[in-house]
Amino acid sequence: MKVEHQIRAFEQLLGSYDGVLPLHRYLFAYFKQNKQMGSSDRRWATRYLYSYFRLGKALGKLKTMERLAIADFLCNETPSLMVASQLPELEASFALPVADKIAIIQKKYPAFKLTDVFTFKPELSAGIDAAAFYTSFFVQPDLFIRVKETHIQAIINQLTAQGVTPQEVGPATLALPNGTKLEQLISDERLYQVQDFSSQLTGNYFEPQAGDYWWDCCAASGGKSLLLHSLEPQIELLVSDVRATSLGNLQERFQLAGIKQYHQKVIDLLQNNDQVLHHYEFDGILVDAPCSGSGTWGRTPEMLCFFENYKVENYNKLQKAIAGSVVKYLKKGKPLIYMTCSVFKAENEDMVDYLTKNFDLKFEKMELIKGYAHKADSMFVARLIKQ
Ligand SMILES: C[S@@+](CC[C@H](N)C(=O)[O-])C[C@H]1O[C@@H](n2cnc3c(N)ncnc32)[C@H](O)[C@@H]1O
Repeated sequence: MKVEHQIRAFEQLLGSYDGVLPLHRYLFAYFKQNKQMGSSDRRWATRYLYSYFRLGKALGKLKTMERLAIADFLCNETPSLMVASQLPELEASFALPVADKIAIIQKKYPAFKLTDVFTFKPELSAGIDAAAFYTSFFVQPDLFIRVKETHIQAIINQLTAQGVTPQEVGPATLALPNGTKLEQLISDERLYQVQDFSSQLTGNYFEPQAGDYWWDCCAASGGKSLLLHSLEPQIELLVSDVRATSLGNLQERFQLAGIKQYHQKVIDLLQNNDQVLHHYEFDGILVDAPCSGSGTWGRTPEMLCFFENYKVENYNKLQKAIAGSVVKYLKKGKPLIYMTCSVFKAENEDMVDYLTKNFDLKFEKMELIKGYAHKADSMFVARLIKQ
């Protein structure tokens, strides 16, 4: 395939994409409409576009194709026509570690700054190694699954027998290359859940007890509820979300996991829900709040180019209203688990500060789970106790 052909496809896509839909959904629809694009065309267009967005705003003054070649060099280990045609002197260095490749680019382009990859104004949460975090954008995160500890060896054997070697990163967690077609490799889909590594680690803060009644009030398709249930199956559970469609997905996942004992409601936490909830008292509440998602942008790097600072403030208002509205349904001495997949202090530590200052909640512990060190998302989790 000629490089001109690849350039045309890339330019058309870049020109038509406006950041409204997540890139993977946009590409899915685009390829469906443009059937003349063969699988190789699609693969290259996808690689180029994702790599391009991973550069964020770095070297913004260069021409698009030169930036694309730099991005493709930084983000991939195998050669491309783009680098061969634009920056042939870099071709021999494709297999080097990312840090070395960055050093090569910095030498060739003194204007290259890591801080231009992630240019957002809100301060990062404490403890984040900014350089390591920015560098992580050049590496595609892994795909993680959570399995029953009793089944982990059987699943490893099944995957290995088919030529895929998973990495065992926890007693119940396997890491696989992104894009692994799990449904074709693991015969029984009841044996695993796709869930990011950091998301799985939030479970260390839940500490449910047998017989407890918990509420997952931003449940979406139930990732945290399934995790909670795997930690303590003897619990009663209320799952709710403002979006009925997500709860539909939750139902399917719960059915697969064999969970039957739960209650489900569509609840908008921005409304007064006393009529529906007045008699409820929970032993634990999970607030996996809507947020910027900045800890997951390694998977959606288009956000480096399309996210706008003001949105953090909007999410913050939502987080305050949502978390604040559920405290009254928590029993004294019991935990509210506040979580985000954000790396911004305003959505994390500042929210803990807000909740402990404005409600009968006492700080117990919190953590920014640094997924960037493990090819995973970054997540924030805090455990606050009702007084
Ligand atoms: C980060 S997601 C939850 C992810 C989920 N807990 C999981 O583990 O996959 C945040 C959820 O909050 C929900 N949400 C947003 N605004 C809400 C509101 N006003 N009331 C209730 N839920 C809301 C969204 O629909 C979204 O599903």
